[in-house]
Amino acid sequence: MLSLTETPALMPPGLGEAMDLIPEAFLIFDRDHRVVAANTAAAALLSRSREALLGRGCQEILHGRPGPSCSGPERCPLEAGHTAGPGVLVEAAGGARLRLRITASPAGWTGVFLQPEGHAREAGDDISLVGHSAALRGLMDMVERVAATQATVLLLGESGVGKERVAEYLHRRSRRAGGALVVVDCSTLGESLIEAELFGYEKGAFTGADRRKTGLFEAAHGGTLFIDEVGEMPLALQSKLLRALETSRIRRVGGTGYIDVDVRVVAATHRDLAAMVGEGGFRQDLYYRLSAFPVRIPPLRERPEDILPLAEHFLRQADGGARHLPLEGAVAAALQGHDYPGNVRELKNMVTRAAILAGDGPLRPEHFAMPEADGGGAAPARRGRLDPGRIRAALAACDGHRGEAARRLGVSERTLYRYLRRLEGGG
Ligand SMILES: Nc1ncnc2c1ncn2[C@@H]1O[C@H](COP(=O)(O)OP(=O)(O)OP(=O)(O)O)[C@@H](O)[C@H]1O
Repeated sequence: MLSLTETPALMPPGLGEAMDLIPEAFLIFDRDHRVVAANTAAAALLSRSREALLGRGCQEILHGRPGPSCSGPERCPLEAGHTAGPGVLVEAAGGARLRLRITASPAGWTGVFLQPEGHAREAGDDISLVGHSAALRGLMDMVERVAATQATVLLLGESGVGKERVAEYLHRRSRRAGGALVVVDCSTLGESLIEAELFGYEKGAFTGADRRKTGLFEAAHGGTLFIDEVGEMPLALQSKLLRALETSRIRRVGGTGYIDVDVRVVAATHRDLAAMVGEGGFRQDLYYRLSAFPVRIPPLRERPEDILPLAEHFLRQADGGARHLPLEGAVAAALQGHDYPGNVRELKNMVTRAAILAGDGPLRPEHFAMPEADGGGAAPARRGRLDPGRIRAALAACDGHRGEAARRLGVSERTLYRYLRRLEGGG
């Protein structure tokens, strides 16, 4: 045990707030492994107030056991001082799995970065942005910078370019990473449903509202709300969204009081919002508010250097696909010869399908040919953009089954649904 004289001096007041400059969850422990400072991200991650963390021992905070500091048989990771590489995995209070990166300082303080591990992510996927084109590197740099702020971000890009993926990347690199990432897609919900989903409702607000429902804004409290296809949001709701963004307060449908929400909004669209403003289809004030920080995600055809790294990444994800790596020769050429109207999603579908077709044999260029494009020919045909003719042909080829038609077209079912809505609306 250390004597009082060996305990480092008290941390200066306000240090916890200053630590908010660090976007990751960060704690400082003293020699007795008690918390002397915590930033807001750490408090959010550990679901306690900053004050409630101060003075608590590592035993309680990092190892999920009652008691002041480590006395058990295991060596405390804080003893080890510096960690290299991926850090140490611990099971903290409430069963949360946390990855710790530890930086010891000579004065006796130990700094610990905390990262949540293993929730709400795709299996085996680390939500990195795969690719090494200059365009993608520039994009990642921009996202890293904006992630550290609270700014509303607008992601612009064609269908399947990775808007949702970038939103998740941004969330995970923000100080909200410990909170939820809540996704809402305006293109698949009708007007009344979007409102009920986003803002929730009180019991009796409308016929069928037989109980109170919490909205997605509330569900994203302390985290990020990703509003996909914000251009499809009806005008009446746009003003409600603007109000929520400006006041950080929402009102449930049928409710009288306001509820404070601490939510960062990331919106996305494949539409030209400025043109929509000109045509009266999108509110100008909301457009300005959302486009405070626009980020364009270039289509895959503008960054062909990313095709092979992405294809290899998807092969690694595909069952047994990794044995086809590295991609070279005719297979690599076939992949690079496509124009990918469905962008990264199309590439992913194509590669996953090819790995299945190859079975136990080697991967060949013809495995990348989609059935409706070439009827089984030797090389993948270059395909055009999604147009009504191609969509109708694909739907006809699979008896109107939308999921199957979307797969054939190399787009998501959501995207196909959107195109159909536009076609039906004559737009
Ligand atoms: N850079 C990337 N690295 C790894 N995977 C990616 C990358 N970009 C996209 N993906 C993957 O490609 C698929 C399509 O991406 P995503 O759903 O994010 O696109 P989107 O632009 O949101 O599409 P939509 O407009 O249809 O909503 C997803 O499975 C996603 O994980």
